[in-house]
Amino acid sequence: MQTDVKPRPLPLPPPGDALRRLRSSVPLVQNITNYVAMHAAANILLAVGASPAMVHAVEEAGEFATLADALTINIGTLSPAWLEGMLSAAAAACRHRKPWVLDPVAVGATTLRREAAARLLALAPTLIRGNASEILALNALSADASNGAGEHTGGRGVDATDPVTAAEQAAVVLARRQSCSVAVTGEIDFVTDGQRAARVANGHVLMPQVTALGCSLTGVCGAFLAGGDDPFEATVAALAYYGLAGEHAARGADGPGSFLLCFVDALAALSADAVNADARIAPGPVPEPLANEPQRGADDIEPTPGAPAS
Ligand SMILES: Nc1ncnc2c1ncn2[C@@H]1O[C@H](COP(=O)(O)OP(=O)(O)O)[C@@H](O)[C@H]1O
Ligand SMILES: Cc1ncsc1CCOP(=O)(O)O
Ligand SMILES: [Mg+2]
Repeated sequence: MQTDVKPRPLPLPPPGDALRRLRSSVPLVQNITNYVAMHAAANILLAVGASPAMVHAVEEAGEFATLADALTINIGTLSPAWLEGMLSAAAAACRHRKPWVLDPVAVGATTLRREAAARLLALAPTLIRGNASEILALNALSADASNGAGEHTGGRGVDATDPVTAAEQAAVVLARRQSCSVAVTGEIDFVTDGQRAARVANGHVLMPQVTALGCSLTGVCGAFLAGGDDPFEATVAALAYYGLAGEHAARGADGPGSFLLCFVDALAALSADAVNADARIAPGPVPEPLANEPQRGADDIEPTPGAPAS
């Protein structure tokens, strides 16, 4: 494991600029996601400004991945047949240097999920996006595969039972071991590429009350990665935009049901300038023992440096 890495220069670029680029390019995003999320994720990607395609059969998933601008793979309703499609698509994305995102839903729960995740990890995801329990479990199985070490944690099915802060160090270790970016989502999201870290405070408590919003976020991260931007910066931008849309949606929602409708509308309505003005992103530090800076908490998060005033 690498331990002598110095953080790269921060602050991060204005996140709304990444949204502007996405909307002008309308990226084609292939999603192999679960039965629960497929419909919501496709509508959410359309609202963001991307072109979603749900293509999973082993007979075509790899071929389609060569056409798509990005691929996302989510193991939420896994089966052996779907796993073959996932492996084929990830291998094609890897060969053709297309960005691809892994969402390790409930990876700690069963042997099928653990074995599938280990095989997918070997195909070099660009980004791993999950909740804290999933990132802890994925890091543990990744460590087991390489040296027999690592802690284990479960989650409660698809839901997190750990706070984001409990998974930050695991995320950094996983990012370094896999040479990728890792996003841990929850009340305050954490993103790292093993050298840099950022926390994103945008979001709303109704978001985890609606199923498939995490899975759909994985699709949105794929859309932000599709243009070839730096994956760490693109992921931070995606999370800030998504969380801010949640804040806007909550103003018009009466509960989880109407929240979903308001959320899709808010994603479509949010301007790049509004994202630049209202993103709450705190760059760094990389957690111990990989750097010795003090931790910053949620109260320290201010608007993104360099963002234009609203
Ligand atoms: N308590 C919370 N407060 C605000 N936003 C949250 C909260 N929990 C989750 N979110 C947001 O909900 C979205 C989905 O994340 P999460 O619920 O962690 O994913 P998953 O559904 O995969 O467990 C993210 O944008 C995240 O920031
Ligand atoms: C309920 C459920 N069961 C299997 S996948 C899934 C959806 C999980 O969605 P999310 O991870 O976005 O909450
Ligand atoms: Mg999830």
